[in-house]
Amino acid sequence: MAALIVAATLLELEAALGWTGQPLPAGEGLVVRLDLPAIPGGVLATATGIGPVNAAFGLGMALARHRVRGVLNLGLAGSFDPERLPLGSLAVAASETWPEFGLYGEAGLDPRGLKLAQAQTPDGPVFGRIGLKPSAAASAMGLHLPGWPSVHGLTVAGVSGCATRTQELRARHAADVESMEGFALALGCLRAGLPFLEIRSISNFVGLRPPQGWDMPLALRALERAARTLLTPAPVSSGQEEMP
Ligand SMILES: O=C(O)c1cccc(C(=O)CC[C@H]2O[C@@H](n3cnc4c(=O)[nH]cnc43)[C@H](O)[C@@H]2O)c1
Repeated sequence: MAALIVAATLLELEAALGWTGQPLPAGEGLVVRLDLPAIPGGVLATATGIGPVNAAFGLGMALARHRVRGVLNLGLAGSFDPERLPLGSLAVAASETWPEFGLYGEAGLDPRGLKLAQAQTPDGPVFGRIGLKPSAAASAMGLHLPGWPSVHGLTVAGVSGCATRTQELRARHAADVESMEGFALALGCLRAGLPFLEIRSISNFVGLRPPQGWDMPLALRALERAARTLLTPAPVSSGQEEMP
């Protein structure tokens, strides 16, 4: 079975996978198969369109039509932490949060206020936050995951465009990066029982408007670097290093 690579946009998918020289989807929602010698079963690739609704729909459609062994999400993100996560750096999501789930009261949002969970899992119910297992997911898909920084991802439908919103989200959720699809894909994979790995390339600092604090070309080049690394077999140790 193939690993499914999901990006929000065709731009991100082409930046990540153009180097393979293989045909990529001609439009959002289309799924193509790439034969990559290093990845047993090859990979499927699709672009869902931006935002959590498109991401959930696109993933659902792809999973309804194809059996896959896991999902790799490659995309851009904003950084809440310019020192640790500068423009063009890569990050691995260790958790995903959706800050809109729950009941809004005078004290703000209570994720458990509805007393209804988004999903039931062997680890318990989900209330707007999902813990991820990046190393296990990479192994399950035969991907080479190096030591990129581990981050807490926040998924929004409305991009943070001012300092007030940015500071509020950062303080409330201790997030490191902001994207528009991560949580939707993580929840979809959780419900489908599939390993999920999310790699984000930093295109901007959260809260700043382009062009200030943005470098899309740099981030798209980093996305290619991420894909090349992930889809290259891990170096095999000769064992000689351990000889006395
Ligand atoms: O604000 C703009 O004018 C603007 C111009 C170009 C692109 C955008 C995006 O929001 C790209 C959204 C796309 O990339 C991810 N992304 C990148 N940075 C962020 C962010 O700071 N907050 C949320 N999402 C971000 C996102 O996953 C989308 O797929 C905006």
